[in-house]
Amino acid sequence: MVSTSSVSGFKFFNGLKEPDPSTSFLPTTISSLNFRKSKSFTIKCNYSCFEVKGVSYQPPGTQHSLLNEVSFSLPEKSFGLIFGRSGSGKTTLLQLLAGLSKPTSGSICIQRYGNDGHPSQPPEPLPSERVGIVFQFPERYFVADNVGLNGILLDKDPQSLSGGYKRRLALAIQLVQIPDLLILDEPLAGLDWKARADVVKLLKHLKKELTILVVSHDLNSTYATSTVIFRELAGLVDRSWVMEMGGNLREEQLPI
Ligand SMILES: Nc1ncnc2c1ncn2[C@@H]1O[C@H](COP(=O)(O)OP(=O)(O)OP(=O)(O)O)[C@@H](O)[C@H]1O
Repeated sequence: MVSTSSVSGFKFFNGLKEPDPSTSFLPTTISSLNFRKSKSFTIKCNYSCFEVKGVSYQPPGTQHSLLNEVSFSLPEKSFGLIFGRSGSGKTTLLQLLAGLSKPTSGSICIQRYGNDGHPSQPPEPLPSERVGIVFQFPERYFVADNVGLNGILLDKDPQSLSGGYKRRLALAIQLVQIPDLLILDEPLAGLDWKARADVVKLLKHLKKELTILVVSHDLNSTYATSTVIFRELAGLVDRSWVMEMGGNLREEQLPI
């Protein structure tokens, strides 16, 4: 998942422009990413939308679907949040979006629209290499033995970083490829209030350039914690959905 070359590629960004003072709360390397001037980033003149249509998933060798006709869409440079109880199918959906499994039926596409609001061309499948994903416990995917974050020694063991910095390192690794869709699984879970505030500010900054989908739990047993996290993210969220048990997704306001 996270390769040594990804981490080396990450060092490449250390030399980019000085961070904008308004984003100086960011780890220097992340705040240095200059998307507009990046050669590999093109600003699309027409509106495009990430669209999931009628996606169902039945794992090979099993008899029941974990996802049932899941459909939703997220316009570019907007922020979506999917919440739901444990076991409802959120991780299964993430894995499909990231290309780690294939839907049994349905499609995951990018649809471009013209100025008249109509599709300007047929939908294009979303290539898995255009999706960045930061898992809830990113350190499980660190395979290199050094970091490369500005402000942190190059030879620092990534496993020795704080939870907040592990999250930021995982995010930075995904940002190297400038994904069309950035997926974050529980980006605030397990962080203290300061680290959560930093991550929220970072997401606000990234939303200007990327389409972001966050997956978050909504457990009755930790309802208070979920509410705090939802409130912290609420200012960023453009669209939200609840994943109901049995893998049924429907649009729903955040429960705050
Ligand atoms: N390969 C599989 N084969 C059979 N069942 C599976 C498989 N993977 C997941 N499941 C089941 O599918 C359901 C949804 O799991 P999933 O991990 O997607 O839920 P989740 O909403 O992400 O839960 P959590 O919030 O606890 O991470 C669960 O009942 C799980 O046991």
